[in-house]
Amino acid sequence: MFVVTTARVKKHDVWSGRRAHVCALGRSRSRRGVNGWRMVQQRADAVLEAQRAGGDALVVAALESVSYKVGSVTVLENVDLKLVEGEIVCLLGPSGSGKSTLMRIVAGLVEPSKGLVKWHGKPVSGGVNPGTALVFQNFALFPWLTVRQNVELGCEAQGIPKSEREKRARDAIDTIGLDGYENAFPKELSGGMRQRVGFARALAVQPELLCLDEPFSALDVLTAENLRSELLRLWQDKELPTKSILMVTHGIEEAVSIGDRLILLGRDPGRVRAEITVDLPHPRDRKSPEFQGLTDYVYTLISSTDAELEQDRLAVLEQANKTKSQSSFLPPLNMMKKQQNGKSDQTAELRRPLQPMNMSGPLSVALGIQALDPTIKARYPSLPAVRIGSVAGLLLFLDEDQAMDLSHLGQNLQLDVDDLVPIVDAAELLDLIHLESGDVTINDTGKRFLRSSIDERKSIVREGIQRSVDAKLIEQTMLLLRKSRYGRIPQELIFDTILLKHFSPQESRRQLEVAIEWGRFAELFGYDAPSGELFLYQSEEETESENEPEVRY
Ligand SMILES: Nc1ncnc2c1ncn2[C@@H]1O[C@H](COP(=O)(O)OP(=O)(O)OP(=O)(O)O)[C@@H](O)[C@H]1O
Repeated sequence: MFVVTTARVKKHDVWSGRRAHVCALGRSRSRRGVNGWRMVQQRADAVLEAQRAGGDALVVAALESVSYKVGSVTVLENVDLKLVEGEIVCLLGPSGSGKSTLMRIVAGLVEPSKGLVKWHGKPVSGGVNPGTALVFQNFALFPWLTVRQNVELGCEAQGIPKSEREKRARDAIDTIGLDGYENAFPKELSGGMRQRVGFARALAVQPELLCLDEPFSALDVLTAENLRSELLRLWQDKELPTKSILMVTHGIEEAVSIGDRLILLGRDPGRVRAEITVDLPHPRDRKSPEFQGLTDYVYTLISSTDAELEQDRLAVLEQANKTKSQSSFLPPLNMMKKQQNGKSDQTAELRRPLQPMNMSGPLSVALGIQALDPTIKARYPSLPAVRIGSVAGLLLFLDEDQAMDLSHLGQNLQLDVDDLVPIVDAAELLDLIHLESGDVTINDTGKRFLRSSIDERKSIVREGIQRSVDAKLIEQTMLLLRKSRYGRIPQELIFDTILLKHFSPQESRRQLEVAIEWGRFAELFGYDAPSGELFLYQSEEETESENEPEVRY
């Protein structure tokens, strides 16, 4: 895995001071000047060196592909991950990018279809990794067991003797501040207290690696903040019986406030797009320019296209080739793979032919690297899963005269990136905004949309859909409807003949819902809920042409 990022940091220069370690190239190189760039590169070198040399590797995963069933959609592809002692690593990325799957693989709950996971240098296989413990978003407590019994469960599963597990449960309950609640049942507890039980149960196992799957997202903001800061304090004071933490999160701010390393995944298929090392001192001040600069930076990264990331990666390689430090850019996990293959040429990776990347595409698609290798089937464009009303809402928050960056837009709308990105995607797909380098500008059509009546808005959306190549699903639905004898088709036809060929069942359902919502709004077709059928509006039926093109999936 390369440490690759683009460097289009705005407002605050996160490169100055001890803030972020990343390889930064591209446009910002000229802004910082060659010396500035060298400094950043040297720091990035140092970090990569430290990661490789320092700390005992707890986990090393080199995953070629992961899917849940043979022949089903690939969830993760070519993902490398290394976790060392003493670090908190956050996995960030859109829904479906495989964050939880990657965590489950590390925990031994899912086996990669092709690839290898090593725990302290030994291959993990055959079930749960006993060195890990998981904390789930939904607490996953047994309602008929008391707090103490729930906390003891993990130890029981590991066959730890009764007296020892009672002691561990007592210690964990004490550490996590649950004393006095040992005999309470989950239903007597608030959400925050229930999640404390989740934490205590994981800690009682004394895991070397604590795996947290969105542990704060089901809690209200204040409870989440409280528990988050307590966890961090325990970690810093070395009161947790754990050597490293891996956390899945949707919140950029949460990741920047906790993580030592942030790994950004893209989707379709899930893969690593970028990695950022954060060394802001704890406790991190969310209002500080450094913190906000870094948060901004991650937003910018997320809004970068694959082409931009790839360009940076190429530039990093080129620069590394010119300097003596080239070996420090070799990703340790790729080295591991090479050694396993019996190849010891450590510079081979640098000379590896690079895959051409998708040059364009909406923002969320940009989160998944898409190769244009002709042997790989082109991916079917997915519709951003948002309602048109949200797009209209976004337009209201944009300044008519100047660009707004995604970070500030997210703050204004109080949205996490995972919720903001598809809305921006949808607005771009409908040609209502202009998006460049993480900056959003409302365009003339967007301004017209805001001033229009509902009927005019519908026609603007209709035109946007008809012009966009990314609205292929709606276009194909229209073709099927026009071809059908009565201008009606069951929704299952779209589901089975188009969607399931390109998406997982869950994503297929989501895509169908979005297509129906957009098609209805734009009055392209209607939906009859009782029969589950889609139908053409009268005017469409009347204009049906004999010369329609063939439907191709
Ligand atoms: N047990 C399973 N069986 C089949 N498919 C699964 C299973 N678990 C996850 N998937 C699929 O794998 C893909 C990745 O899911 P995963 O939960 O790992 O992603 P994620 O990035 O954690 O998503 P989210 O942020 O929404 O939790 C999704 O398409 C999901 O539908």
